[in-house]
Amino acid sequence: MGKEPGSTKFQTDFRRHLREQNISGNLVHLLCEIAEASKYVINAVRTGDLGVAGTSNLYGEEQLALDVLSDRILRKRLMYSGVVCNIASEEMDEIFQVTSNPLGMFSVAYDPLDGSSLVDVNLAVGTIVGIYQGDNLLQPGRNMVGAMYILYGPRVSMVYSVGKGVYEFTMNHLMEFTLTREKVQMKPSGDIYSPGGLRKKYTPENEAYIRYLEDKGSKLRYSGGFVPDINQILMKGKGIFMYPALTDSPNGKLRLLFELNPMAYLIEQAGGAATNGCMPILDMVPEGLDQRAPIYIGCKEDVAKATEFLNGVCA
Ligand SMILES: O=P(O)(O)OC[C@H]1O[C@](O)(COP(=O)(O)O)[C@@H](O)[C@@H]1O
Ligand SMILES: [Mg+2]
Ligand SMILES: [Mg+2]
Repeated sequence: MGKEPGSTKFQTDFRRHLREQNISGNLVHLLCEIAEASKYVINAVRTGDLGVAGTSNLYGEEQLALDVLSDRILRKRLMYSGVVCNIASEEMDEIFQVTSNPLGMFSVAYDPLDGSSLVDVNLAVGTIVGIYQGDNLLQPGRNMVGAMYILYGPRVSMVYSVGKGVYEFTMNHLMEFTLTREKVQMKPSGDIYSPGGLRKKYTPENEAYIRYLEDKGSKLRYSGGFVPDINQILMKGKGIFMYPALTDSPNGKLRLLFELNPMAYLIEQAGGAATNGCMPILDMVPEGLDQRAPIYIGCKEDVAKATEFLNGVCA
């Protein structure tokens, strides 16, 4: 698919594709609501205020006006979707309860604008979303019923899975998402590496692993945006992204609920793997909304090799 210019498989739109997946009407509705919200987020990214908001999030990080606006766009859409009971966001201090009755409802954890500090230099950013059945957001990511990200790059693309493979949709000139790739699959190993964090703060184990990747001829591909960096690895089907423990932050930087779990779900669905060095990311039991973890994510063999180098030394 996508090899010949202009071929888009009869413009299959997102809603029609979802209806054909034999999933609940509520989940179809929720996924479409998130896709709709992303149209307002991309509009904010393209034309919105680039300044700070004057507030900070639960990690003590300064929020940009775009972080706050994107968060509000997503939250409002989810609140009025009629199918969401609990909402957690990288930009909110606590869980936002829409209704106390979880029957037939979903809970959603999201990072509304990942990589927001890259907007002022015009690099790609994204939205990351994890979806759970019922009201419990503090459960292993493996229990998610779906995950997706939207990538705001030169084109806007959306990648999702509900446990039936990974699909990519691309926004067309009418702002509709049409199917561009189906059943995306990762190769067993690859030659791209995307290493997050300051290298001088790497532990000897991580330093040795990076040297191994360089020696085997892997190419450095790191943009500083989790969504475009993962998207490259997933769509090319090869490589590894890592944000390891650093000497002054044993849990790395990235957040389990808002960033790691949805990406781990998508990569596993495509035949790849994601670990914190000791266990699959998706099996971690979150202790709090703000939990961080080291991550090695991508091709199965490359992730297994990272685990070998770490040899049980992990957070
Ligand atoms: O600059 P570093 O330390 O490599 O960190 C980059 C990582 O941090 C992030 O920007 C964190 O996300 P936020 O922008 O949502 O805080 C990721 O997108 C990216 O992978
Ligand atoms: Mg983020
Ligand atoms: Mg963010």
